Amino acid sequence: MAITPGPLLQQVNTPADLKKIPEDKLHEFCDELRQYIIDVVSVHGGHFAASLGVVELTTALHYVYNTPEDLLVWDVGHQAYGHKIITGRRDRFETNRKYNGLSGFPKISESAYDTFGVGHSSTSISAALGMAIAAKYKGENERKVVAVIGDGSMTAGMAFEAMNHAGVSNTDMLIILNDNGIGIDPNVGALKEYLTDITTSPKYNKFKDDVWNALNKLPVGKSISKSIAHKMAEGLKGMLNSNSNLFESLKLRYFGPIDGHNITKLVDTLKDLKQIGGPKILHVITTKGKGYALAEKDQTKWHAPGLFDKVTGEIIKKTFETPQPPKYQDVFGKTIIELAEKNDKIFGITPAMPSGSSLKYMMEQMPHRALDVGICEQHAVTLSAGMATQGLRVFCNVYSSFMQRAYDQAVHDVAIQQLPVIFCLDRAGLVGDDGPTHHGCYDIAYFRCIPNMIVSAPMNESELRNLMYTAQLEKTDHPFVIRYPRGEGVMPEWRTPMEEITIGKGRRLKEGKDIAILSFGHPGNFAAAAIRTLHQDGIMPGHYDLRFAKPLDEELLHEACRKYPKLVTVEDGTVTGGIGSAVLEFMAAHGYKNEVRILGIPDRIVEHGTPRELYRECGFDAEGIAAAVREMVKEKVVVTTATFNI
Ligand SMILES: Cc1ncc(C[n+]2csc(CCOP(=O)(O)OP(=O)(O)O)c2C)c(N)n1
Ligand SMILES: CC(=O)[C@@H](O)[C@H](O)COP(=O)(O)O
Ligand SMILES: [Mg+2]
Repeated sequence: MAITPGPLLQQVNTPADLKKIPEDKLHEFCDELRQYIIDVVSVHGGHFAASLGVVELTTALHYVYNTPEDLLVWDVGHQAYGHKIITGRRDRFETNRKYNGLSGFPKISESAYDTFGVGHSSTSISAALGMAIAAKYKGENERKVVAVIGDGSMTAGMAFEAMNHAGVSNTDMLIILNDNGIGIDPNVGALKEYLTDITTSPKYNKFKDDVWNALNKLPVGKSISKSIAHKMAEGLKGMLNSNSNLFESLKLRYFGPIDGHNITKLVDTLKDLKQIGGPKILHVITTKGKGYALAEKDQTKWHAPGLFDKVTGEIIKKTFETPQPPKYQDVFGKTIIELAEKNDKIFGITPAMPSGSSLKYMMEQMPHRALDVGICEQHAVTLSAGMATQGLRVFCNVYSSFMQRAYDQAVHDVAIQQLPVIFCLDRAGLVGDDGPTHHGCYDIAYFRCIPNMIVSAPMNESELRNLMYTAQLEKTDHPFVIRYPRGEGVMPEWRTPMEEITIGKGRRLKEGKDIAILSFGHPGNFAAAAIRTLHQDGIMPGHYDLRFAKPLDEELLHEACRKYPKLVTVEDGTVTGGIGSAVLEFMAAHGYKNEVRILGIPDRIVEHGTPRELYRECGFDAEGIAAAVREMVKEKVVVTTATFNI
């Protein structure tokens, strides 16, 4: 049964409807919007606390600005649920992040109100500035452009590159800094401290109060005139010593900080700022999780809590009678500690994902040897490279899709100098409901082509541990990539003794006849499940776990090519440039003419859904692999009732 919104929200399908609500009723509207987000996310899942924190800001923006003619750009977009609900998507909001449903992030193809597709952080200022420059060029003088960026996302180099440009751009744009004092995990770094300082400093607060007192002296109900606004802006500038304010130093007019949950103040402020030209920044203070007490208290847990009972706050977890396999990231998080206890050169680095990557365990236990450096993947990689020059063994753990940001650093700062940085690429493959911005599809292809790199993928927990063990050995003198997917592996008893793996050596898992499956990483388990079913139909594929995309196990490939006329490769990366391509390159180099089918992520954007739905769509789940094998051996398809147990 569809979730019923409150009476005011029921009347609002578009920002035009919102504008019909009297200003003194907006706080009621905000309460209803917040409640609706709680109601829907508790039963359908998704990002939670961030959207609750910007309910008032979202409402005020659509109330004051003329969207979609005025352009609103959200950073990351995990906080844009209120925006989606207000902009014509309430009736589909219960499909959020589901297969064929709404995207969990703003997406140009989904709505005219989504001016820019997001998911990765810190792009909003650049994109908004691009739009503002285009508007100016086209003479669209009435068009306003607003970027909304969080304090965590503001720490990335990209945001600073954009502000550096915006400050001298002479464009009319507003940056809203949504400062809730946290990212997914507690924010780190000097910017965080700076923002705390300017928020709590008596000097700033006096300044702020003076400004608002001045505003309040204006005749009630009248918006300020351009000349007053201009004077005020000049006044504000004068009151601030520009050198003492980071943003003013970058030539952005700085306003705030203001209370981001006071809808009246937000509306008034935005109305005023609309009249002030030039590049400017409004510092808004909000509480992540606002309005849901548990989320306010434990903001990391409630960033994206999964399904929960909205009354008790109990997070709903599946229960099992038998021990379940751990998540790969937990195996990483616990294994790095085990290794670091024996090797004092080991360090762990994460760019802003200590909980997601499970490096948090090491950060708690060995705080001087495990660092969160904030949202700055490029810095994380070059920092690791610098540490490696001094003999440290750094496990730089970056989600596969976020590593795309640091490609040049991986090439220029690590590979060319042959520094033995260990890249643990978490969330490799299809991540599921975060969708295309977060799928880790490309890393096999983009790392495989770099000289000096070792590129590996474990098929299970024990393999992950062995690869981590091998990577940190003194004699391993190359950059070493270990990629593994989001979620559980396959081994409930995962704490196996660690042993060295010979670099570039795969494994023969099963002898067969006529056809062999060559898998890379976790999808090897799908292949194993397919083989179990195929056996019931009398088809006996061989199975190799390649383990390394670089260097390839040529001995093993010679064996497979000689023994099996037909080969199927399986990977959870792009078929273009991935391990299947590597096998074809090997075959071409050695004159093999085997029939080959490459299964993996096709050469198109794969949307969101559960991993299982997406594996199926891409044709490399167990059924897909079995079907491909059957087709290749030209057996009549025998439909079995076997279930695939992976
Ligand atoms: C390039 C990149 N790195 C990491 C992430 C993961 N991530 C998503 S939201 C987030 C925290 C963002 O903090 P902030 O901008 O303050 O937003 P808040 O959640 O507090 O609203 C992080 C680290 C990402 N989306 N993109
Ligand atoms: C918005 C964002 O980038 C993160 O919140 C991301 O969704 C986290 O993904 P995991 O749940 O896989 O850690
Ligand atoms: Mg934040």
